[in-house]
Amino acid sequence: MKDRTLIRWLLTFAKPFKGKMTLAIFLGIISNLAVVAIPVISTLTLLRLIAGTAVNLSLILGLLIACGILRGVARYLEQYQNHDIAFRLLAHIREEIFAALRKIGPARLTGKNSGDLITSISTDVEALEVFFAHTISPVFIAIGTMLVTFLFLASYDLGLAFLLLMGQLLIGAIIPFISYRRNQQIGDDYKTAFVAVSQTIMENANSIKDIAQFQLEKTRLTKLNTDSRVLNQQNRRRIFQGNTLQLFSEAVVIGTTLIVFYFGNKHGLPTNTIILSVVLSLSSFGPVLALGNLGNALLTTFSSGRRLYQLVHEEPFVTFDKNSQTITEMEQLTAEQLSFSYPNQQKKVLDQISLALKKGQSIGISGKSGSGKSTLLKLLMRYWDPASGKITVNNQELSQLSEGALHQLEGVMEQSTFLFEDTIANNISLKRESVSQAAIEEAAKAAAIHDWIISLPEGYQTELSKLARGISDGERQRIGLARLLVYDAPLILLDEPTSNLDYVNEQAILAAFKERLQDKTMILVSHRNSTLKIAEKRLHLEQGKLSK
Ligand SMILES: Nc1ncnc2c1ncn2[C@@H]1O[C@H](COP(=O)(O)OP(=O)(O)OP(=O)(O)O)[C@@H](O)[C@H]1O
Repeated sequence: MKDRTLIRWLLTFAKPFKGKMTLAIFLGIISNLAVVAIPVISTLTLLRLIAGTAVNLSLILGLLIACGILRGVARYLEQYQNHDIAFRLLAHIREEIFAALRKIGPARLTGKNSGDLITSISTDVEALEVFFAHTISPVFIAIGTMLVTFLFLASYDLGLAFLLLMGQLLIGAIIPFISYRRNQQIGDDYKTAFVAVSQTIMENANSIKDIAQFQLEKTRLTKLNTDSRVLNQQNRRRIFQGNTLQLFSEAVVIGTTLIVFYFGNKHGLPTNTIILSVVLSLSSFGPVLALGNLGNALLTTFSSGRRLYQLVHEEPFVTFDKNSQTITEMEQLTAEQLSFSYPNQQKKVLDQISLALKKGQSIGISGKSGSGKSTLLKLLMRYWDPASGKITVNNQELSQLSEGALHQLEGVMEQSTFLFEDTIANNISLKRESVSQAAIEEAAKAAAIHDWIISLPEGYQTELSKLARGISDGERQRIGLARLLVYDAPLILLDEPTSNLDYVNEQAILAAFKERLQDKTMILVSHRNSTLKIAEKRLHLEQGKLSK
């Protein structure tokens, strides 16, 4: 991916802040000129004193103090503006990332590793701060400052002014550009190593029980050490590269000053002009040195930017119609001749499958592990679209429904239930205000979890994160079932809803389901015969085909 494309994309975020940025640039130029003005005014005064010209020292002192104050205030305001812009932009970009994650959908997200995603959402976004706070306006600030110092020195001698400008361009543009081009890989390698460490830490944290059970401490520690060592090496390369660049830039400052001095002498310019240009040369490189260091900082920033760009521009497997009507009543669900293979795979997971369900009917699907039961449900949820065939609801194709309409139509429970760091009540109601406490409790009773909830000191208001003894898989599953009952969608899709429950709880829940979900249309996938019994019709999935 071209850097130009990336920069253009990043700049689109900054567009609404044009006004604030212009102000920051103006303040930055003022602040830099104030810094340059102090030695220049002092030198001019000294030269006048040496020449025996009368000087109003109080005025000069006042001017110098004013420059100092101006520098401080302007610099503070410039930094404030730039960081204010940068952090607002980062917040906005985070929203964009979450919107993109929603858009690319669960099908693509399941193919990503969590370390990668966490890095994108956290450190990659933060790395863009360098671009927004330390790149855009500093470039213009440096140009503005260079222009004024050039014009000022040109009023004494054009040749010297050009020499100074050359040195500034070398440090501010040419060296960082070459360094960035030559070392672009360093940024990407560093990011890859960073993601690997994040991934290992996440895996270690998530598998802590397995690590203890299978005595994997040594292996996992070795992996973490190896990944960390690679990260350290990459970081060292990055820092070494940055230091080399800085050293080189500072050598150019001294070199430019010496050349200015030599050129002035060689051309027999007035001593005052030579002294002034040497002072100007030593004092005016601040803003370009800041740009010079960017060459290094941007290595990781652009690497992060590229990763975010790719994430945001990833094509979802399915796109939703934006303006469809919601379906509140499910009259009929049909699947006709559905065939499906996962992307880049030959194997047909589903091969010309058809089924039809009328309102209130239910189908239970059995089949060996890996036979494609969950895949069928995922097609009904539109994680993917079938390669051929179609799914219709009330004679309308599923692909014509908006995402919102689809989610309102379907109440889904997959094999594992995600619980939020919130109260049990909110985990059941998902904070929808229309759900009353009575409805929450009724659903919890039906899901055979009410008694457990009220046994807790704070009952339904118990924060899940505060449960010292954790929560069992069965309890988690029953909270998920209560959530599903409260959601009250017309079409229910259940993927192994009782897999973590003992026989007693399974039977209690199934009885409640039979009663509560009488008027619902339901597709249920399970290995358990006892669970499949609640469905009116049974089908078996094998080698991609559905049979009775
Ligand atoms: N995202 C994916 N990409 C590629 N292949 C996949 C993906 N998800 C599932 N598969 C494969 O598709 C096949 C069907 O998987 P599916 O999860 O639908 O089976 P299942 O019948 O629900 O299994 P189980 O009863 O174990 O949950 C399996 O061979 C599985 O490895």
